[in-house]
Amino acid sequence: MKFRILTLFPEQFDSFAQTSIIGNAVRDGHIEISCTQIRDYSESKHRSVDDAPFGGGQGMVMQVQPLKDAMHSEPIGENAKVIYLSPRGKTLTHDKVVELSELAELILVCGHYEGVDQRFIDTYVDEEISIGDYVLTGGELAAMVVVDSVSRLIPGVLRDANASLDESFASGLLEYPHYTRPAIYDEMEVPAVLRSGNHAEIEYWRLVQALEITKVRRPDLYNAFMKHEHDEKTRRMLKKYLKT
Ligand SMILES: NC(=O)c1ccc(NC2CCCC2)nc1
Repeated sequence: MKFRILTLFPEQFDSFAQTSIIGNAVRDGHIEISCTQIRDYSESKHRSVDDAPFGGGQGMVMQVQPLKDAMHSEPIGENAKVIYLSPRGKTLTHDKVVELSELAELILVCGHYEGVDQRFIDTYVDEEISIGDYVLTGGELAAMVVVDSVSRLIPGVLRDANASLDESFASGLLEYPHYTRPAIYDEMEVPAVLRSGNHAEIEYWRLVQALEITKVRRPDLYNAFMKHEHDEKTRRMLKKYLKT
């Protein structure tokens, strides 16, 4: 997967692209992250990329020309999708992340100021995506969220492949609680079942915890999960759970 980031602040991605899981994925060649500095493609003096909004109002708008030329500074792959990060976009979900992870190339356009000229969006952007209902100073943090969540689904990026399946959302439920050593800390003891070695009981305990947490915090996910088909083992555990 190749991520191309169009941004005014490429330096913001330096440590992100070198650190931890993402850094290893880049080093191992599972993903590529290349930033294009939009300002390098400004044709105006003082390398400006924005101008006042037609119709008046406060703030500035990013102009089409620098964005267009930054976009064409590298060939746009066949199986590439151009995404503009903005609060107006459809909110990112696990299903969308799965869909994006199957592409060969993602071009992520990071806006600043009040946004970008609509003619750029109409001509080049395939999809507007939001990471949540709040406003950020620029699209860069949202772009990193897309890169991080999509990269985790690229084969080879996570050591233990089904780790990403156990995670929240992949199973359709919020995650069960996690514990590690020591078994007792500040008089707080790890639930005994987790140290019993009884894998069936442990699996059941984890499912119940996930169901309970999801029922309280995300009843929408809980109801959807209860409507879905499940494998025989899960069905059996659900039957037992619903009897309690
Ligand atoms: N919720 C989001 O995903 C999001 C994305 C971009 C942004 N701000 C950018 C967009 C245009 C100018 C700054 N704010 C919020």
